[in-house]
Amino acid sequence: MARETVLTQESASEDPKRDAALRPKHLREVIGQQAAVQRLSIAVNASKKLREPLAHILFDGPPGLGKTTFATVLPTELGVSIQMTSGPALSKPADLLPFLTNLEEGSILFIDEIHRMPRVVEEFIYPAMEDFRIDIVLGDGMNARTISMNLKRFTLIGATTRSGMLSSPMRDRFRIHEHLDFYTVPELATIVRVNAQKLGTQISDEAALELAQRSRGTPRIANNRLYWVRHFAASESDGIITLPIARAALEMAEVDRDGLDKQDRRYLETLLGVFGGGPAGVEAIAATMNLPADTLSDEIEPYLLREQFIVRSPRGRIATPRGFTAMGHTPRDLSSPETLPRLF
Ligand SMILES: Nc1ncnc2c1ncn2[C@@H]1O[C@H](COP(=O)(O)OP(=O)(O)OP(=O)(O)O)[C@@H](O)[C@H]1O
Repeated sequence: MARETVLTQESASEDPKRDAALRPKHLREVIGQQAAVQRLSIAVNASKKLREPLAHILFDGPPGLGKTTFATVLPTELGVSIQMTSGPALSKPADLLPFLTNLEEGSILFIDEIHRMPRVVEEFIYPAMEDFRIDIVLGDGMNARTISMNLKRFTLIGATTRSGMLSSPMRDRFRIHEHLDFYTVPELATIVRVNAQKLGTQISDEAALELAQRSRGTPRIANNRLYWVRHFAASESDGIITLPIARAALEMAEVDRDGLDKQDRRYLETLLGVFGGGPAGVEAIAATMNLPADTLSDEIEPYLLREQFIVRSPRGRIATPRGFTAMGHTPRDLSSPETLPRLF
């Protein structure tokens, strides 16, 4: 994943090859996200029966929830090839040309972080998405002329952590939008068990559940925790992941009972310790933590918001009573007439 922002340790893929090894290969192997799986199965069947390319698809959601997984499963289902690139790698229209000219009939072009593609590239891709055609300008000034080139019919799959940053003409050109949300604990426990089996490691059901509870609702984090606990079990015991082994390994990795990791706790400590629990703007929190604001809003905050450790207000982020107690602080008295006007 070519990101320029600093990724939090656990949401970043530590090893892309490792991610690929654990990735489901078929839609039926995808765990959770069942509504999306059903809709995509219908789109795949229709595409096969009608002999039409799959409609362009946009996946959005926080990192590590399976956007790349879905993008790589679909070509397998359709029996077509896939080319992969990312928004930051496409700085000018010419960067897209090799991908567009290599397309095969019905094949897939996957653009990760599509919101980071410059507007000029976006505009270049519109006719490709609509009419399978691109307009290339040759020469400049008085001598400039445009030639049109037909392309093979293809499917564009875009992935973004920030669908709000896509221009609406771009968003509207995707006929299927799938928003991926955090996974439930039982879904993550199944992912942990399936992946432990793929790695040839024995894990008890209770240990799989413990890992799931401490994985911030995110399969990629569950995988990272599984790798760590597996190494811990091999080094400190007989290689079998039992509940005590899982707990000891997670304690050592400083992952707490709520699944919060070092970076989450640093965020909450900053909000509580420096800003008195808020409200504080994301830019101010980011500057204090010495991290890009994008990292906070894309990777740290979605889980803290969903689990109600923090809330967003028009004046900035505010720690909830749960956020205060998770960090060992006494919650503020929200009914106090002095606190309320300060908060909202
Ligand atoms: N629905 C799922 N079922 C089973 N495993 C999954 C699922 N979603 C993700 N995973 C596991 O999590 C790993 C990370 O997922 P993936 O790389 O697809 O996330 P992503 O949303 O594309 O992240 P990013 O946006 O950071 O690239 C995969 O290698 C796979 O092992």
